[in-house]
Amino acid sequence: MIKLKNITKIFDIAGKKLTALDNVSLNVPAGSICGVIGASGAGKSTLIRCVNLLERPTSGSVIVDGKDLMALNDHQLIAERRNIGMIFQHFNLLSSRTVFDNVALPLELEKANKQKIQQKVTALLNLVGLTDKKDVYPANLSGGQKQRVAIARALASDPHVLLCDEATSALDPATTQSILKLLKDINRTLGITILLITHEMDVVKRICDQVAVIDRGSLIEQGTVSEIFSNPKTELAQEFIQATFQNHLPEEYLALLTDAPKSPNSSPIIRFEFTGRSVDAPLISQTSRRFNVSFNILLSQIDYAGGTKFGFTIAEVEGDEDAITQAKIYLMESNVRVEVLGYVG
Ligand SMILES: Nc1ncnc2c1ncn2[C@@H]1O[C@H](COP(=O)(O)OP(=O)(O)OP(=O)(O)O)[C@@H](O)[C@H]1O
Repeated sequence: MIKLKNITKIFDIAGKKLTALDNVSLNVPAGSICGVIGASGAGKSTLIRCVNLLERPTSGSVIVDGKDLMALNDHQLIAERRNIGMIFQHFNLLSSRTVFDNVALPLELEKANKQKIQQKVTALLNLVGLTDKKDVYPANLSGGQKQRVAIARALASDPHVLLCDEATSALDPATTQSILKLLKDINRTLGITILLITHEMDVVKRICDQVAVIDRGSLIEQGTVSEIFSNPKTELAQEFIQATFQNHLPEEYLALLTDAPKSPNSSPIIRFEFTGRSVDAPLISQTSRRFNVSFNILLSQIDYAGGTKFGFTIAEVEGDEDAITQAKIYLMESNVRVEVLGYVG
């Protein structure tokens, strides 16, 4: 549905060249949700703006719905852009228009008749849950409601593709979840292909099928959410995944840890990381029984993304030194990442 082939974008700032995108290729299949994740300045906005040619790539090709957008004249491009809806971090609503009139705008621009506008806007406001706000002005809406209006407006021209430029970055966590749920529902019920950019892996985890990681203008890793979460190859992808967890012990506790055992009674504090490749079995209790070691769990989080279970457990492991070593080897052989954080006691 969306095919970016070898996209390079070079900005010329007062004679100085800046390569914002470097030979980026991305394929987003019809009906899927693809997330591009990267740090600030990595090139995310430039990338998503290249898809509807708000930013024209310096080289490469942009194919949407089988059409090569770079080959279209201005008139054809305007027509083709109706097929590509877009929503933004700061909503971009017209403050002088009511909710109804904001959503009606694309229909007015394509000269739809009043009856069609009435029907379509009413259905869209119903879809995004804002029927009761139709006569309200944007200034009197919450951030989540504003984004719902923006989504309804983006859907007014029946696009096949929806581009989301950090669409939840200005929203609180609960509102973020409700907007992500709405986007997923739209994707499922209307079959719209969604490309979103974000700096939060949590967004990717919640709704995406595919993910691509962008770093300094290059896509350094891409695959299904399940592939990337179960086996991240780059350090950056690993960092983004780890950031979805509150994976730190309290500072007071960490301050008590020593680098080496202080006495024969010392126990290691171990972080066990489970990925999609870890054996899907009750590994901690199996290990405990098999090697006669006990796990005093201090912190644990397990989550799901793309059908893959992943997460971590931090535990104080008590038992005979050899038994603990064997337990660690057993877990590593089961594809659990094992890291000794320090010792207590
Ligand atoms: N119109 C422009 N003119 C010149 N340079 C630009 C322009 N737009 C972006 N850049 C530069 O291109 C690089 C990538 O910017 P971009 O906005 O795409 O990154 P981003 O990943 O979206 O960052 P953020 O998350 O902070 O918005 C940056 O170095 C930025 O300064």
